[in-house]
Amino acid sequence: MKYLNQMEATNVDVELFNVYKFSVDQLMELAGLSCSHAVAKCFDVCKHSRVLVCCGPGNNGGDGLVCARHLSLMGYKPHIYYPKRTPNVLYENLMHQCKSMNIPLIEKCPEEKEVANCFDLIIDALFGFSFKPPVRSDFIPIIDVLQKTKIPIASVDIPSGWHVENGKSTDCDFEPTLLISLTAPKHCAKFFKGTYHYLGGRFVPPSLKEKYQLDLPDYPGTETCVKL
Ligand SMILES: NC(=O)C1=CN([C@@H]2O[C@H](COP(=O)(O)OP(=O)(O)OC[C@H]3O[C@@H](n4cnc5c(N)ncnc54)[C@H](O)[C@@H]3O)[C@@H](O)[C@H]2O)[C@H](O)CC1
Ligand SMILES: [K+]
Repeated sequence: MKYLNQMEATNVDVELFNVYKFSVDQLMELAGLSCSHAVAKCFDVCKHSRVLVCCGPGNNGGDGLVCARHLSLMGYKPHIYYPKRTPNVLYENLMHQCKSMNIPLIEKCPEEKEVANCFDLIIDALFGFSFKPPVRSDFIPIIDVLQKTKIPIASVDIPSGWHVENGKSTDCDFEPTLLISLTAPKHCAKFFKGTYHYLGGRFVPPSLKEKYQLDLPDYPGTETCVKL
């Protein structure tokens, strides 16, 4: 299977926007929807209804907001932790939609104990393929929770804090139970040892797939994600 490095992931992204004329909203909706579907396949709503969705300042965080909304529509009870909000109409609208659906927002970084008592699953949408280590101070408390928690984690695109190409580091070596690679897996996914690896983001035009030789499995039928 083809794995992308950070530069290739960025180039594919830029090409989707500039050459194929997709808007961020379009791709983010499909990316976040596919994440919610992969989560629902791996974590039964009856056993994992209480979900903490951790969102970062970039598009990975946006995928998390979309995922939270779809999880709510599917009967899960998401809460959002979104410590650093980028002032941008796209994210403001996504937050407005979540608020309108009565999805609670957690203002303070929850303690690991509180997470264990109040949640059954964490969605990690803090950083994606643009992450540059080391984790900056604002995000250390939540990364610490991911490092210590015993409840399952579902990571969107990249396990946050992992190097996009080299994977785990001494600062950040948590293992998500589910990894949803978007568009194509990045190099760090080779080091993933969790239970479920899915591919999502079913929006890649065949000509782009060919250009980057994205040798990826076909999505079955109408599915938005596929197990790798
Ligand atoms: N083509 C696709 O597959 C699509 C993927 N999507 C998602 O978008 C992310 C990539 O989004 P991007 O906005 O480029 O960046 P990130 O979300 O990864 O993060 C940037 C954000 O994080 C800050 N940051 C970077 N390094 C650090 C650090 N060490 N400490 C703290 N903060 C850091 C940076 O300043 C930015 O604010 C991709 O992974 C997918 O999830 C799209 O949704 C659809 C198209
Ligand atoms: K992530």
